[in-house]
Amino acid sequence: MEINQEKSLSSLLAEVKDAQLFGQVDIVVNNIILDSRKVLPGSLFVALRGTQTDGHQYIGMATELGAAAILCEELPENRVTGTTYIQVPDSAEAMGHIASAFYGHPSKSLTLVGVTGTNGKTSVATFLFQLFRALGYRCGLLSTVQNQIEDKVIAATHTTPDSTALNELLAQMLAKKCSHVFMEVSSHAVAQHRITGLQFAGGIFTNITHDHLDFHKTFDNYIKAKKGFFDALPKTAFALVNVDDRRGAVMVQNTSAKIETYSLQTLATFKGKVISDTLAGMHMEINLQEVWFRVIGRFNAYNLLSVYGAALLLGEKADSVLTELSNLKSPPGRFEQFHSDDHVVGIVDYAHTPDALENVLETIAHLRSGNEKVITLVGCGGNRDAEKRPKMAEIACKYSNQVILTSDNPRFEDPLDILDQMKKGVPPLDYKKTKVIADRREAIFKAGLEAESGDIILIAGKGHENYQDIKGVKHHFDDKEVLLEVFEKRHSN
Ligand SMILES: CC(=O)N[C@H]1[C@@H](OP(=O)(O)OP(=O)(O)OC[C@H]2O[C@@H](n3ccc(=O)[nH]c3=O)[C@H](O)[C@@H]2O)O[C@H](CO)[C@@H](O)[C@@H]1O[C@H](C)C(=O)N[C@@H](C)C(=O)N[C@H](CCC(=O)O)C(=O)O
Ligand SMILES: Nc1ncnc2c1ncn2[C@@H]1O[C@H](COP(=O)(O)OP(=O)(O)OP(=O)(O)O)[C@@H](O)[C@H]1O
Ligand SMILES: N[C@H](CCC[C@H](N)C(=O)O)C(=O)O
Ligand SMILES: [Mg+2]
Repeated sequence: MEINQEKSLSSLLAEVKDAQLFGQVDIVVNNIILDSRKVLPGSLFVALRGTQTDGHQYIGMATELGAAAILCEELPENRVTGTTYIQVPDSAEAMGHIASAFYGHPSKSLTLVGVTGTNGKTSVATFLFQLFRALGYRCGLLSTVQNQIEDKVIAATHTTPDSTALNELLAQMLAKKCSHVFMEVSSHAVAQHRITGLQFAGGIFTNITHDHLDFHKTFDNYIKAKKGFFDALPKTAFALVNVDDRRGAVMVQNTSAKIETYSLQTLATFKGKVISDTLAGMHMEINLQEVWFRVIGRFNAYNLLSVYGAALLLGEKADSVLTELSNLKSPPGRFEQFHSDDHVVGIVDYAHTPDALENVLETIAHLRSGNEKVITLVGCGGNRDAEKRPKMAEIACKYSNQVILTSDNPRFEDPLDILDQMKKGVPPLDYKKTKVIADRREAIFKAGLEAESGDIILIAGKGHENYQDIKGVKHHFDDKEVLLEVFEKRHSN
């Protein structure tokens, strides 16, 4: 179905506040474009102030390429006759409303649930997607790993796409008769108004710890960004928060939504308890009902509990929800286990924050017998929050018998600089057990060949990613592939 169509400009501006128009309003636009280089005749070009450059600089290019209208915060000195200029206080915010109107407000016809928090968004959104499909609904998913409309997979470029791409995807989901959509809401998305104009049926808060300070600058700003999602929820929605996180209460301080809670530690609407957790599965009690899950790890107990809570808040029955939930598997690259023929365990996990790494290593510490070695391989991304680098190395050392610091998407930084910053977190007593091997393939080979039967190798940070981002080029690289290759080599040796 062709969703992209012409829309009258005036119909798109209905929900945009404080817009001043210069030029004809009685025109049509045929798409919404943020990048001047992609403008086509009839486009509405949105000038956004970015982190690298200012879209206002490219208004001239957009009009030359035939833009019918320009949405901007500041009018250009030379306006072109025949082009309509819409001046607004915040282009990104206005674009949210315009994109939603352009695609016919798809979120209003869907049950849309957003998940925010530092860790667990992909896991919770994916579990909800799988659960509701198993319960018989047609569903859509927007996640870091991939977007999905029922079985159809659409590659994801961001955790949360920009408002135009997002509304286009929602419109496609609606056209494919989806009733429920589960999506991740990143802090960047809230700060940049990627979700403005959407109507949510519910919001879930997982947790908040150190991340993305490169973008938000302070932890307070980071908290405010996440809170912004709950502040904007309507009173028809639910706001489901993890009250074991000390920022849980703050998140919903100013929301109009119906506040509901989940916890493993205190009284809450949805109360869980981990009875046992092994490599084979997790035994939990949820609101006094006992249940076995295939998914393991205490951090996943939180994820499953929030999914259970959201499903009940959406009107599902406890028994059928627990039955279907118990069958679910973790998304790719989330505590994904591999076993060599001689019983070395390899775990590929997307832990790329100090908190996630600590959770995963605590889970391993809890599951291990104590006689085997835990070998942790970890790196930190380039052009991202540098504060987490020494912290992640320190956590790796605290829980492991051997540590290999390696590269993870160096982007435009020198991998050796990143590794030097990580090394600062290694306590002197742990120097001996820590190696630095910048080449990630070599690092996985080293760990995989030196491990002995029973040992556990954690390969952290890249999870499902199938590339190594070096100077803007994504080279194919897949932790699982390399791990399986080395396991095969052990077998043939
Ligand atoms: C830091 C950040 O969020 N960046 C996003 C942002 O880019 P930017 O602010 O740097 O844009 P810019 O390069 O300064 O350009 C400003 C404007 O001028 C326009 N421009 C630029 C050049 C030109 O010739 N013509 C033109 O019109 C650009 O299209 C843009 O609209 O807006 C772009 C368009 O929407 C995004 O693609 C880009 O995501 C980049 C690729 C990115 O890496 N984002 C990451 C940090 C991100 O968003 N991550 C979150 C969270 C991840 C998680 O924790 O799960 C996510 O949701 O994915
Ligand atoms: N509820 C949780 N609490 C803490 N850590 C978690 C939780 N769930 C998952 N993790 C850890 O965090 C990693 C990332 O999980 P997931 O992909 O679900 O998070 P995310 O919030 O989507 O991350 P991103 O910000 O990259 O989108 C997992 O591989 C696991 O190590
Ligand atoms: N959504 C996160 C993912 C980080 C994954 C890690 N492999 C890295 O590249 O730092 C980000 O873009 O910051
Ligand atoms: Mg994610």
